[in-house]
Amino acid sequence: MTRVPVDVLVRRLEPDLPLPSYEHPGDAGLDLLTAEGATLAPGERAVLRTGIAIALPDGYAAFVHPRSGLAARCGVSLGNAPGTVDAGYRGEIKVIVVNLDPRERVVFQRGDRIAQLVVQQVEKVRFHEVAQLPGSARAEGGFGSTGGHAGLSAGSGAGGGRTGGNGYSSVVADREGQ
Ligand SMILES: O=c1ccn([C@H]2C[C@H](O)[C@@H](COP(=O)(O)OP(=O)(O)OP(=O)(O)O)O2)c(=O)[nH]1
Repeated sequence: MTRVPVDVLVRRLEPDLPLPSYEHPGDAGLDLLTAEGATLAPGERAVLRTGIAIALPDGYAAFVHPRSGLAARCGVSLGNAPGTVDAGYRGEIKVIVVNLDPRERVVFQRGDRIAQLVVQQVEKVRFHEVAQLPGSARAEGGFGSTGGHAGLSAGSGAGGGRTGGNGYSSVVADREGQ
């Protein structure tokens, strides 16, 4: 069954760049282009403008996903994958690209396809606080509880806590709005 596309208002902030489009029928994501060039050293990240702003209908959100080819060939991912574009956001969509390759730099030119935008319906929830949740087969078994790999050893899995890197300081900064 062919579904009717959802109408989305779009502003083109860079008139010479084409609008994002689906490469093939059946693709889930519209390719996003960068409006600016950038060179990323190994481990470096950048926030790149896409030259578009959209107004999604209420009840929808758009998710900025990495492109698999860029990830496989160049080690390019997104710092916040997937990025969430709220229905109420009217600013320019930006992409937080990160070069995860340990050795090679990555060069982006204006107009390159750097990510893909997946538009989805999203539900709003209303919380009902309870003392006990209904039972389930998984119960409280968190990630790794069905057996996994050696890396999921005691102290680094479902119990939470630090799993490395600089997580602590950056979370404090976010809490303080920095
Ligand atoms: O990859 C992304 C992710 C987000 N946004 C825009 C749209 C989104 O509606 C807004 C806020 O994003 P988010 O809520 O993820 O960021 P936050 O750091 O939680 O911001 P805030 O405190 O403003 O909610 O930034 C982008 O342009 N690209």
